Amino acid sequence: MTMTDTAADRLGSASSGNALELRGVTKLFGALAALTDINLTVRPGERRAVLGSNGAGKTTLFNCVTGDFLPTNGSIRLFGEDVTSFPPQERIRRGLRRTYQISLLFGGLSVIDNVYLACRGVSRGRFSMLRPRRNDTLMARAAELIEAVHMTPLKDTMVRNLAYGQQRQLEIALALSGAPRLILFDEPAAGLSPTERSELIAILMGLPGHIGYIIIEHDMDVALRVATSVSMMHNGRIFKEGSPEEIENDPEVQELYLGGGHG
Ligand SMILES: Nc1ncnc2c1ncn2[C@@H]1O[C@H](COP(=O)(O)OP(=O)(O)OP(=O)(O)O)[C@@H](O)[C@H]1O
Repeated sequence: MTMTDTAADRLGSASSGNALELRGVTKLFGALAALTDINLTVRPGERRAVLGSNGAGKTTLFNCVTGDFLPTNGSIRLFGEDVTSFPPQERIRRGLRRTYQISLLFGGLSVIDNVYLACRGVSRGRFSMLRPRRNDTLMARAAELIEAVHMTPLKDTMVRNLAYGQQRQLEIALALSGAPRLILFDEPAAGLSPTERSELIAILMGLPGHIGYIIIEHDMDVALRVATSVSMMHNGRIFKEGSPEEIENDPEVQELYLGGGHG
């Protein structure tokens, strides 16, 4: 591809105004096709659930979007820019965030210190173990993010003393640090109690409208409440897209997923 082609390509995609565009994304692990010809478009501020049974390819899809995996084929555009070969850090700089199923929190630090460090790391693009002088703007931002995940009364609590569900809420605050425009949530409701799930739904629904997200979630009640659109995956392919209502009432989805004993 020539420089001119690339520039024209980027311009064309930018004018489409999408947060994320996957075109023909395939990911092979040896002979195994974890993803086959995935086409996915997410608009700015859109809230998309990606559902599917175990091994459907959901996590691999996230890993390709974040840059942890390079797709075998296909292209990925983030906010109009072709990021297919960009490393994860370059995608983070463009407003992409991700939460993991495993905790990345510092147990020996308070809630506010964890969020402060995340804000500081994103603002500098690197992380220093030296204790810097506190930056008041970043501290104020950290306090805002703690409020956004309903944890202000716990801001001085040591993370190791938080309940599991509270730690998951805090991970959302970390994902909100910097200026995210698209967040990938990896099973945020896993292991939560019914009360914690209700709290999670309220937090996700209360996020600022310009922040879009994609949520992988086995809990259909959570996924269909917090999403405005749904992609159904099976065997590495997206086989259906629709509104939460359309997906919930779709006979093929019910057969394959809802009634199939998966999840
Ligand atoms: N690093 C890897 N090396 C080899 N195979 C992999 C790798 N990662 C995933 N796979 C395979 O790719 C397929 C899709 O896996 P993936 O983890 O993306 O599914 P999933 O939908 O996220 O499943 P789950 O709901 O169980 O997390 C599976 O067959 C899995 O074994």
